[in-house]
Amino acid sequence: MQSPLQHLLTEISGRVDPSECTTIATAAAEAARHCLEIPSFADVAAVLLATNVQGCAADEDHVLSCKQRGTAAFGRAQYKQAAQLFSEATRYCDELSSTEHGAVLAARLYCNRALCLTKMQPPRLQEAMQDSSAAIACDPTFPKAWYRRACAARVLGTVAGPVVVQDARRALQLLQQAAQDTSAAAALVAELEAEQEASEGASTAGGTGSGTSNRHSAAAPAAAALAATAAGSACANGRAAMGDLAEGALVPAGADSAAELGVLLLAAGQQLAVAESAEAGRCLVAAGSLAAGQDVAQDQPFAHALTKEGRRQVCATCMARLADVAAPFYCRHCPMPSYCSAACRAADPYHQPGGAECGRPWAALLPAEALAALRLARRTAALGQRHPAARQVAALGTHFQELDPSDAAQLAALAAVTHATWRRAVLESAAGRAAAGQLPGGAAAHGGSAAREEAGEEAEEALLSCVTVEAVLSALCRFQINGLAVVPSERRGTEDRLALALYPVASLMNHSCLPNVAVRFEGSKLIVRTVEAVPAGQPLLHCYGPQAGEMTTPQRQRLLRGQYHFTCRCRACSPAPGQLEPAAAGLKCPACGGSGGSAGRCAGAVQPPCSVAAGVLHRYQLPAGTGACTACGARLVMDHWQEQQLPELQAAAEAQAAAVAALAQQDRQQQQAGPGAGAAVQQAIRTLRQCLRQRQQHLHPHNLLLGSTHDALAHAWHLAGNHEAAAQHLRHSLAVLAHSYPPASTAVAFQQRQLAETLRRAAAAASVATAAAAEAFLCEARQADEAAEAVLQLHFGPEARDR
Ligand SMILES: C[S@@+](CC[C@H](N)C(=O)[O-])C[C@H]1O[C@@H](n2cnc3c(N)ncnc32)[C@H](O)[C@@H]1O
Repeated sequence: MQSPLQHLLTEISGRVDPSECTTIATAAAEAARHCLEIPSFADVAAVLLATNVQGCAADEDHVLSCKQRGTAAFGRAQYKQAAQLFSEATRYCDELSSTEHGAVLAARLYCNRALCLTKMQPPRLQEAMQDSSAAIACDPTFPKAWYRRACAARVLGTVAGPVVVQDARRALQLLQQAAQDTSAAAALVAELEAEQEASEGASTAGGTGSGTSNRHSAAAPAAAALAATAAGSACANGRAAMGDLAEGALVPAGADSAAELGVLLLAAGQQLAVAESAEAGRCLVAAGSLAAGQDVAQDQPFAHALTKEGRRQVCATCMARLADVAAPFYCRHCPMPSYCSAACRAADPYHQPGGAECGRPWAALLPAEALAALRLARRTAALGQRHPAARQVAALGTHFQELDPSDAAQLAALAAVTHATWRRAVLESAAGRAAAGQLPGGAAAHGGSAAREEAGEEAEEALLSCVTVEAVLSALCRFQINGLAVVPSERRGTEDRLALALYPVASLMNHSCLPNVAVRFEGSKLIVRTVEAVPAGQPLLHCYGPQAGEMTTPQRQRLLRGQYHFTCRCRACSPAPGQLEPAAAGLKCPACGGSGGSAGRCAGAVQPPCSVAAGVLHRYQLPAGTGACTACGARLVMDHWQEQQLPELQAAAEAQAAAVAALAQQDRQQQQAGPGAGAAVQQAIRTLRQCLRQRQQHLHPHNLLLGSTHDALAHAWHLAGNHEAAAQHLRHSLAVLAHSYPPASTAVAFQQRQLAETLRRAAAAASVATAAAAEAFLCEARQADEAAEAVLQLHFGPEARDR
């Protein structure tokens, strides 16, 4: 059933006259008119902009309960749990009081969390320092915050002495003013002063042998970093805040576009240039010859939006994994974004306290591509034409005219609803602040820099006049063509997308189904790595969608034409005559009567002369084939196909899907209850064997679906504890993959790794027949591992081992 938002979008796009979809301007104007006329827009907007939805509204009981439980967990020495509870409690604490009281409470919570972090094993002192800095930013009169920062910095031993001593002195001074116990702070000041004196004495004497003197001299740059962190201006993970270029990167408007690109390229890598061709437009090329296995470019997003999955897993600003963060930071007004540090929270230009995205669900309820496009349009307008990255992303193609009119109408409807929602959110937030008698930018005690907030929000209201529906529609189209899905590098399914992002330099890379570079993400940073040598002047090509091997050539070409509007003529799309690519998605030759060539007749493959649903001959839906064998030309017998082969292959696909689902459930159960072959696993094995027989009877031996059935059987035997049988199926699956995928493909390498792991288990199993058999398994495992590592190192560099 359609949601009210989807229903509204369908209604608007249905009303848009297709003849008005010839330009972005006319389509946007048409959709905007219908959006505001349709009564259901008001209902949808009320839901998108509600301020009292669960999760958006402040919840005082929750805050207090978290604080209490955090204190109790600390008392039980459960420091990680306590830190997480204090994190949770920092949500909304400003919002609840909207006065100084909220900031004072937040300072206590951060300080408590800092203490938890110092108690963890191993202590997380860097994060404790950040928390102390966050506490100081909330309440500079809180002595414990200064004291904790001094203690953490001292133990860390990487911070310049004077900064630490100043923190300790400040703590002492505040305690004296409040007439509180000063003994610990006084002792710390005395110790630090003595250490500092000793260090100064040593350096005056020219000594370099003392540990103290070494420590302090190496620490000077770190002190500056600490000061920056305290001011909330640097990302805790060392990653630059989103795509910001240094002031020096600005070039005058109207400057030669090559010079602008030069500025961007230089920031991304030393060996990059841009070339242009009539057929494929601009393209990133190698400025000099590049060896295989080199990181050659890095880029930060110009605009991005997290997906639902991403909001759970990564920092909203730098996309660092929150699972690696001991103490995540939240907006203190609403739980929508999570951050890895106070600095990232302060640096999020979109979500500022009292701003349009804060405390309302619209930014999470609209599709991620709509929010990403709106942010792209806002940032392009805010930076204006003097910024090279803004000019570069504005110059990217939209291919709007090549869109099917109904697709164009749907995009226009999405742009209109997104724009109208954002506009209302900005106006309502401004009205709310005015009613509360606040300056633009909200209260000063929000943890980020008040000046920055003010600038950000003033800019947001000012942007209302220049970010039009047309600009949002244009940005949506540019995102579709040039945007990238940020994914964890170990997996690549659409369900794993953490964010959608537009990278100014990487968007200049053209496509190949057999790419010469691989792209990976470290947080929000995109890294381009050569996977083969690239001679000077040759393009750096990455793959926009499934690579050669994952889909047949006609499937890939159809996908690329539909989504990116070009006909791919890469080296994988023009294979030499005689290559048997259709085998990966084909039936056996009808002439060999099921012998698959073993009877010495024919090893060709055939694809039916009609479209075939996903799961029958391939994972994806297949376009019509020729109906003739690729080797001998024998034609498929259509009655046999329709009455016998098709129904049996459909049944096999359904049976395999059910067995795979049952195995996934067993897997979850075994993870909780330990190994053991339940009846469900035995049943799945019987089903999958039957499925394998049916597929083997009809499909070409290199058809990838046979590989998937072997994979499923390997999983089933693994759950049943029979690793020898699992390894045997993985060998078969690997053989199928090796026929379809190019050499040095990661798909084959990951499969080799899995085989190696299974062989090691088989060698260790009690059921292994002899020591010699175990050694043979181990030897095969070593070979598989070596082959896999060589490929994965090439693609991922030294981090290949973690994948
Ligand atoms: C991400 S952009 C790449 C940069 C683009 N060439 C430019 O000039 O801005 C994607 C677009 O580039 C073009 N393109 C990319 N790879 C291509 C290829 N292999 N052949 C033809 N056109 C290609 C298509 O127009 C595609 O929609």
